[in-house]
Amino acid sequence: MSVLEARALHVRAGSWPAVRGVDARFEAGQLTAIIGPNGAGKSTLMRALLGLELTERGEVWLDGRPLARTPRRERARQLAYLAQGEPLPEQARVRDVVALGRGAGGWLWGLVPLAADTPQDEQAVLEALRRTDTLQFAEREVRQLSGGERQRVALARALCAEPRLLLLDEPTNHLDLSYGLELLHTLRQEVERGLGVVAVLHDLSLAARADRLYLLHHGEVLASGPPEQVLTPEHLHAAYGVQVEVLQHRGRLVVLPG
Ligand SMILES: Nc1ncnc2c1ncn2[C@@H]1O[C@H](COP(=O)(O)OP(=O)(O)OP(=O)(O)O)[C@@H](O)[C@H]1O
Repeated sequence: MSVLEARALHVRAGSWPAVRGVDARFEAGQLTAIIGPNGAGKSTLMRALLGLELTERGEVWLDGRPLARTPRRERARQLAYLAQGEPLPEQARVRDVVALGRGAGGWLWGLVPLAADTPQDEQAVLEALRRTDTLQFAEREVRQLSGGERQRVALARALCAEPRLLLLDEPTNHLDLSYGLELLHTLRQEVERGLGVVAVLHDLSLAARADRLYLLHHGEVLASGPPEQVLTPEHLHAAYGVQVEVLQHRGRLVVLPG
């Protein structure tokens, strides 16, 4: 059974039909990328999957029941979300920011815990810092970090909640090539530990590293499946309106504008 599922989902953004009849399934232990041109409906779909958009028709299902009938606490236990360009508190210590991932609702002014951390909380924070390679600056303030380091801290905060599925909207935006690859590498490691990851990605060569792709165009799924079935010159021309070449290089797909 899929962790999260969209069934014939229609969502309006204002009066615009941004998502039109999308069927999609997201599994634990898989890295799924949502791709498509600007305005294709990727972010709207992602927010709808999290229950943050009103659906016009169709439904989102979480762990075998409609999301609309799933208590918020249960949604928060299963799903974590890293929005596009989400700011972190500048003057807070990295360790405290990551710990926020554990304490939804249990923090005074968002920074001072109302209840003492349990040993499991401490352990989860430490693990998240380790796995995102942020332990080295745990005691620093966020304002002292680079963009790529901040992104890793934001990821640590999300992992700290120990979700089953992590949804990320353009996590590699503003990251240079090496940070982008590094982030994908960290996400892949989490997937190998059983986490489900769903990421909106613009970089098609990074998306080619996912297990499964959904290519959106005008709010509809134009193609879905493993990268080699989705990243074809025909699909990419239909979605982006440009001619591309798709090559295999050392076992990886590379997309080249023609
Ligand atoms: N509040 C709104 N009112 C009207 N139209 C909207 C609103 N929000 C989004 N849209 C439109 O809905 C469509 C889908 O937007 P969405 O942000 O989901 O696309 P996207 O694929 O994530 O785009 P991008 O890659 O540029 O971030 C776009 O055409 C956008 O202009």
